[in-house]
Amino acid sequence: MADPIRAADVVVVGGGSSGCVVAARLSEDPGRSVLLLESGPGYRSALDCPVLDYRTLPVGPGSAFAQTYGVELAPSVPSAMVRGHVLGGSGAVNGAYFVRGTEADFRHWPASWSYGNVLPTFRALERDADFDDPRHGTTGPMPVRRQPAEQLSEISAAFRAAALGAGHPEEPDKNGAGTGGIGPVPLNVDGGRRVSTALAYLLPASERPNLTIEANSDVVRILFSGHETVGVEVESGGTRRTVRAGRVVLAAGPVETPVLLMLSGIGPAEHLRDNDIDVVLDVPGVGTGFSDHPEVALPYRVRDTLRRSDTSPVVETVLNVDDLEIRPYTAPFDLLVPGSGQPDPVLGIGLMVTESRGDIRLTSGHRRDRPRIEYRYAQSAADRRALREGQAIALDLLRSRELGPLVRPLSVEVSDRSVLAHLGTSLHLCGSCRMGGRADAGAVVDERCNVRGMEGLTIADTSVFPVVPSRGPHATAVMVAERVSTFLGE
Ligand SMILES: Cc1cc2nc3c(=O)[nH]c(=O)nc-3n(C[C@H](O)[C@H](O)[C@H](O)COP(=O)(O)OP(=O)(O)OC[C@H]3O[C@@H](n4cnc5c(N)ncnc54)[C@H](O)[C@@H]3O)c2cc1C
Repeated sequence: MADPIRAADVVVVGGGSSGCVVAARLSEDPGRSVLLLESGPGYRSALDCPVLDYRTLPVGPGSAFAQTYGVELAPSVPSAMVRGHVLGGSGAVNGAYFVRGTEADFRHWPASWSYGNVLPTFRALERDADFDDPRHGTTGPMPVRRQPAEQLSEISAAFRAAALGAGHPEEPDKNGAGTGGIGPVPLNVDGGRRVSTALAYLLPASERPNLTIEANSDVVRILFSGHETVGVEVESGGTRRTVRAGRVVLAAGPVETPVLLMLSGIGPAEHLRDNDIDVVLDVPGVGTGFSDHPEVALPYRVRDTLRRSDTSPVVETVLNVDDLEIRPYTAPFDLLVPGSGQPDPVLGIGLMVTESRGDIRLTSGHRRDRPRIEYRYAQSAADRRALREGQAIALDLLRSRELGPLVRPLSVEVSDRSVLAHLGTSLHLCGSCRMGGRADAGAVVDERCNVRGMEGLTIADTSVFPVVPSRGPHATAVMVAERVSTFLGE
């Protein structure tokens, strides 16, 4: 085996949804050497990829492709949260729901990220099989398709009929104007496989002589000389080595990116000192003020049996109403996430625009110790009201003329108590190192995603989102990675 590489022009930390895009795009220039370091397992081709089945989420107990974190969703509501830990990252183990952030979402981003400015990138990254119009692309790396109505699982078809019966509008294209309603989920599925950015971007580039991909390689520290980034320290196969780099692009995801920054001396100074870490740069925004989507489950029993289509993904049709997204999962979580211990099917009630903001903090200065993650869900009266409204809408749908004969709700309570009892998270954590202008004291990166106050350090993952979009973040993560790659190539 060749000696592991010890220097590269660019080191990309994390081969997840964003990192695979950045490594592939930056290595298009044959004069630039790129090293991608992924701490999870890898594979050399789609044939070897162990996570192709888009009908399940391979993140249950003992999964080799996920990392689990203990979290606090709300005071006295402990829970667990997972992240993908495999080439392709969370996008390799997710629900394959591939919906863009809406026009309204980008009003919360710096002006250079307005919807008008990001739309060309959304178009260029996709290969939409269903729509060919000025909003859509048909030649990009990421395949997008929707489940045809005749192939829907029985629960999805009945849910759709119930939503239409209740007067909700139809929304045939969730990547369109973002007006809301009931409609099919755009899916990054092709040929019966979940197509992560590892498959769509990275593997096709993997033969380039200037691109090196190392899996099972955990970056433990970023190295600096003063305020200049000079490389990383990486652990693989039980040994540590230093890799020198002109630029480091952090794409370790919204949990590990801020953790790695803090362990390397960039973060809230007092917190770093409390953990015996030498401060390189005091950046209060690192790990501070992240957002995600609280999700309340409404469990139900099926009166007889309901057919799940052979081609049904985890969720294939959703209802967006105001700030809520109601999801009829196509099977009980015990089937979707083997070993999850949740035998009853549920409607998921996601609050897609939320006032809750959480923090990620170290519990020690050691890489092996997991961080403390506090979400502070359902703390504002407005969020609690919205979640209760979601419960009421979902309950009405379960009791409707279309769904009522098929299912029986297991919880009929609409209350704050019931919200907390059934509280979960959509696993859409974003904004733990957010971008913003100079006037924003909580911003970590500038509009080009370079860490303020440091040379040669860029973040390209969902950490930099100013706030979680009102749709799942995966499509937006790919867009951000594409744009950051363009900035770095200029
Ligand atoms: C189970 C699950 C289901 C989801 N379903 C959906 C969905 O259907 N639709 C949707 O829009 N969103 C979904 N999401 C969210 C979405 O997948 C993520 O927001 C997105 O993939 C995040 O991309 P990222 O690049 O920020 O991070 P990730 O894709 O998580 O990538 C981070 C990568 O960095 C690696 N890494 C971490 N630390 C280090 C280190 N120190 N050294 C080297 N490598 C490191 C990790 O192993 C990982 O591969 C889901 C998430 C999960 C976990």
